[in-house]
Order: sequence, then C-alpha cells, then structure tokens
Amino acid sequence: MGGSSETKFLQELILYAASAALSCLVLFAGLRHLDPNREASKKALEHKKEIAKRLGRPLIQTNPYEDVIACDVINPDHIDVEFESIGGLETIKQALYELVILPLKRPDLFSHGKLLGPQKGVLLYGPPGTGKTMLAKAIAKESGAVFINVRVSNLMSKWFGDAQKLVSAVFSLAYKLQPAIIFIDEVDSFLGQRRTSDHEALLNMKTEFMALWDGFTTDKNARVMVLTATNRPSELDEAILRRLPQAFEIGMPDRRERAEILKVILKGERIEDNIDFDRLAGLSEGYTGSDLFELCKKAAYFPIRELLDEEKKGNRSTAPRPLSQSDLEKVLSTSQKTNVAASEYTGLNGQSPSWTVHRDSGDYQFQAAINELSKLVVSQIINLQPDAQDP
Ligand SMILES: Nc1ncnc2c1ncn2[C@@H]1O[C@H](COP(=O)(O)OP(=O)(O)OP(=O)(O)O)[C@@H](O)[C@H]1O
Repeated sequence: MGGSSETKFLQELILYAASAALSCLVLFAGLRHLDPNREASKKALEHKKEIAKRLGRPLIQTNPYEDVIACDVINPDHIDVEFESIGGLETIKQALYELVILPLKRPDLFSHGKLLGPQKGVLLYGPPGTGKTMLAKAIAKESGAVFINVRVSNLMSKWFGDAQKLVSAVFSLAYKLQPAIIFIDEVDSFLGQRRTSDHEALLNMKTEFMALWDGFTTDKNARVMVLTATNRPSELDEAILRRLPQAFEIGMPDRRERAEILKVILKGERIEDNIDFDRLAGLSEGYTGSDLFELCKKAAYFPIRELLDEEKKGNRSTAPRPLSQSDLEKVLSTSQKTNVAASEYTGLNGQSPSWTVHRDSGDYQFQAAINELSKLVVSQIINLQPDAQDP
C-alpha cells in the first residue's frame, strides 16, 4: 500500500519535473524567437566572418553595436564599380585620386610635414542621378578601403535604443578595419541644418558624430575618411561644411560627357558597330547619367520584342539582334528625361567660402519630392522608437 503511494508520488514528481522542463524549453525557444536582435546579430556575425576572411585575421573584439554596423560594411573586392565604369567627370576623378585614394593607399607619402595631411571629409554634391554614389563606391574600390554605408534608419533602429552607441560603433569599427570610408548618402537629412522639429535623439546623434569625426581628424594614424553626398548642399550648415574642406560638384553632364557615359554604359553589350555616340549625346540634352542608363535599358527591349514577334510568326531565331542606333533614337523621341524636368536643384547659392569647388555651379534641378520623402521616413523612424514618446 505504502509502496504504491510512493510510486505514485514519484511518478507525479517526474511528471511535474518533465512538464516544468518542457515549459522552460518552450519559454526559452519563444524568447529566442521574439528576440528582436537575433536576426541582426546572426547576419552581422556571418558578415563579420566574411570580412575577417578578407582581412586574413579574425575580428575578435567587436561589441554588439559594431556587429550591427558590420551589416553595412562592403568589402571593396565585392564592389563592381571602378573609375573606368564612370563616364566623364575626368577632372573630378583625377582630383579624387590625389586627394582621397592616394592618402588611403599610400599613407607613407603623406606622413611627412604639415602640408600633406590625409583628407578626413569630402562632399560630393549635385543633382540626383549624376553618379555621386557610383563615385563613392569607385573610391572605395580603387583605394581598397572598406566601405561603411551609414544608413540613418539603421542608426535609429528601435531595437538598439541607444543610437549614440551605434554612431560611436561606426567610427570604432572603421578604425579596426582601416583603411575605411564612412559613406553618408543624403547627408543633409542626417547632418543638415538644425530644425526646431528635430527629435532629441537625432540631435544627440549629430553631436556624437561630429565629436568622433573631430577626433579622427586630429588622429594622424587613422586611415578613415568620411565621404558624404547630397542633392541639397544648401541645407548643410556651416559646422558641417567646415568639416568637409573638399567639395566636388557632380553636375549635369555636358554633350561630350553624355557621349562618354553612353559609351561606358554600352561597353560589353551587343551593339551595332555604327552607333553615333555624339549624335545621341546631342539628342539627350538635359539627361543625367541615370537617365541615360534608363534610356539604354528601354532600347534593349526592341531586339527582344522583334525576336518574340518573329517567333510568333513561326520563325525561329537563336539570339536577339544587336542594339541599333535607331532603337536608341526611338526611345529618345518618345521618352522624356526623368525627374529633372519638374523640379529644381538649388546648388550652393554661392555659399562656398573656404571650399574647393571643382565645377562651375549650374542651373541644375532636383527632385524635391524624393528628398522630402526621405526626410519624412527619417522622422517616421524616429517616432517609431519606443522611447521617442517618453517625456
Ligand atoms: N557618370 C556616369 N557614368 C556611368 N553611369 C552613370 C553615371 N552617372 C550615373 N550613372 C548611372 O546612373 C545610376 C545612378 O547613379 P548614382 O546612384 O551614382 O547617382 P547619384 O548622383 O548618387 O543619385 P542620387 O543623388 O539620386 O543618389 C548609376 O547606377 C549608373 O547606372
């Protein structure tokens, strides 16, 4: 009798223990699944391994914030843009080579005396679609520097409430991976003039960014450069402009440059031998590099459509015919240059006191709506933060 109650007690005990263990397991698995950092950390870890492989040494000491930033690091070997793939902008490419690439590649040449210090801040400005992002990537590729693409949305990530720590991780990771380029596209939406509507978190991030940037500017051993781009240079305040002593205007391409861009875009494509690039450049007045790329993409559909038409008629052909002059001209006669038409690019309004501006300011135009949208996205992200509602 006593023996059976003992067995029953033991059975119940085992049952309780098993169910408690199962509950813990479910809870643990559930919590792991709910952990908002899980995916980001996993991705960051894989990315870190890849970077470490390239550098030939393990990246042992990185903190979780640096791991998040590692997701935005681009290995220069994986960048497919080089100076050669950018049409025109010859003077600017030459200047960027001397001022930016060479100091990152050959710091030994710049370590003597006070005159030749490496550049710590460069601004590329001009209308949308003129190749600023391409240039930034090509600089990283040509200099062998890792490219840290700073996205404000990532810095403001609601899961990592402390955005200032992420900002500091940008610089500390860049230092560990140097030579490195910290690239900030649409810099005006992050480091633009202060507005009363700016959220405190954004203001703190700006202050932190500037302080760390200054630290690097005075550190002779840091092969880290902040490369920025904007369509709205007039939105940048004096404090930022002072930190960007080199500014390059990436303006609308002229006729000769448009011909060069078309040649670069169509290089390696199946095209007829008699393409008249100069004539096409003449017909594409007001087109940006991006417009020209879209033009070529549209034209490339003509040979495909013809091939399909022939197949419908029962004629079998093996490959589409090469792209012709008339395909490109047909698109030019029907399509309008994009974005540029309806908007206005404000340029610098003459405010370039201590700057080196490498092109004349022009009457360029820009797509204001896109910029407004990016501003809106940033403010939405800020409002999404759980602590953004706190008093
Ligand atoms: N000079 C150029 N040579 C060759 N292709 C170009 C050139 N400029 C622009 N393009 C084409 O246009 C695309 C968009 O260019 P890119 O993103 O660099 O412009 P952007 O100035 O950074 O524009 P945004 O300010 O809108 O970011 C490129 O991917 C490329 O295909």
